[in-house]
Amino acid sequence: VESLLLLPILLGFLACLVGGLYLLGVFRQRRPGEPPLDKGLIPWLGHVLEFRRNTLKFLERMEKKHGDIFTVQLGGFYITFVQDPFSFGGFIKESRDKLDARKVALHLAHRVFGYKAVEGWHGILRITSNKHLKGESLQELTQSFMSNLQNMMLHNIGSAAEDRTWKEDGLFRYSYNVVFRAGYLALFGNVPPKSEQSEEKAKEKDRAESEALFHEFRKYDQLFPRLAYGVLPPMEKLAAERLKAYFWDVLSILKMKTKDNISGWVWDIQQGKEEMGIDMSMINRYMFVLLWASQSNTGPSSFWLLLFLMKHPEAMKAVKEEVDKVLKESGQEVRPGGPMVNLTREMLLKTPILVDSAVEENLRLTAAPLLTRAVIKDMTFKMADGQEYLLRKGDRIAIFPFSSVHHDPEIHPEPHSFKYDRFLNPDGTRKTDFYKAGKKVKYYTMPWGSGVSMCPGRFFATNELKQFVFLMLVYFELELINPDEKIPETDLSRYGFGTMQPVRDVQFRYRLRY
Ligand code: HEM
Repeated sequence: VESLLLLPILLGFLACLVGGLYLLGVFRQRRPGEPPLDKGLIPWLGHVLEFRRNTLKFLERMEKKHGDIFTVQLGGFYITFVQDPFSFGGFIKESRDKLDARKVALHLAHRVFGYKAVEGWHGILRITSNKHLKGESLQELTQSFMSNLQNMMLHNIGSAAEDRTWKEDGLFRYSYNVVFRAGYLALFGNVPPKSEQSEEKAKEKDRAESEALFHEFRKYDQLFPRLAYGVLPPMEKLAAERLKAYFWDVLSILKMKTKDNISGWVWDIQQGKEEMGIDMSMINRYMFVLLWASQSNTGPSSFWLLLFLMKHPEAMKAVKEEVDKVLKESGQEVRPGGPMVNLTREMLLKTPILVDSAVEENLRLTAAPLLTRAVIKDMTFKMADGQEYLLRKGDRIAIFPFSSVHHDPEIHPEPHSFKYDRFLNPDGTRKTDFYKAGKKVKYYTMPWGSGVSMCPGRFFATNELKQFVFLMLVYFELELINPDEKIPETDLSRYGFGTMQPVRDVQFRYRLRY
């Protein structure tokens, strides 16, 4: 009788075990027509540890083993990677009912920012970004970034000719700090001068508030990769929760409505969401998503750009000449005690070496986003060579252009070197012809992603980088404390999240040029 009683328990246990193993992906097999499957040795986790340790190396290893397309198991997901840039079209252009970018973005936004979207939220982002982050209307934001940037850069410098003492700082800390604060103020608004206060007092408040915000932002920034992978230890998880609450409060609608000069972009998104009847606390959370999207890449990118220029004297010389020429042609000059430089959008359009080449080359070397789509229904994926592969509903598909394009020596010879004129034709126009195996490559650099989820801030971000470098070069003399210091390695745990960061800072000094 006893063994009869035990039987259902045993069967139940077995069913749970088999169900568990099924959920862990132990029984998944490659079906005919599917890409090569590599589950890795650890159930459910699969290759995630190696992937996190060094995404670039892992994908190179998989490509050698399996070829241009393969499916790997990563922390409960089966992700198919396409490594052949000629086949990216099928990924980028596929309709949303088959491959969906938003589902993946929302999963991350919820895990990392505690933000839950409602139907229609993305429409607001798209419309508002088209209206405020492009073309003519970018003028306003560019102007606002410019004045905030000068407030951050020049306030502690002095203006008399005799006050040309060197100031020393970490180049990463300095660039990220200055660009973050100016970008934040340009988008989220300034402290308004009170009637009895001078404008200088309001500027001082802007500096103090943005400094505090940057300090907290960097703490979150450092937790970010592990937060996104869901592997933060409890103490740090708690710290992340506290930081989130801090940002939701500082960026809350109530606080923001006391500001002057809020950008049209942030204002319209906020209004649009309020009109949709979205809960206030959720809008506050979304403001942190926007702060993150707009500020986490540009600061690190400006650091790399300035460092590459400082480490490559021929590039620095070419860029400096261009900057001085554009300034001269605008009828302006930098003088001790003179007016601040007014760098307009038109001036920024006249810098082919700076924009079309040095900036693009900088992003090729340091922007490493992982572009992922959810597979919404069973479908066929066609490679450029005509080969077709079956993809399963519920899986994901991804491309990592940093490995498959940015570092392909056939597309970009000597891919690890910074060549400021890589994206420049001999006649000074922008170079767009790049080849692999004798065929023209359409997607030859992809720092902004592509298709429906392509970065809507790319024009503004490019302007920010240009304005930062432009002002640094017209106002200051710059030197590395140790000119022989090597360019630092990048922190590999950030692969997949946008612009890479250095493992250590590089000391530099600067002083007024005139
Ligand atoms: C160097 C600076 C920047 C880099 C390298 C960068 C890169 C990217 C990348 C790779 C994506 C995801 C694309 C995808 O998944 O297909 C993205 C998304 C986004 N970026 Fe940027 N970005 C930068 C600056 C900015 C700035 C300045 C803003 C705002 C003013 C901004 C706003 C956004 C937003 C809102 C999204 C989400 C788009 C969506 O969900 O449709 N970014 N960015």
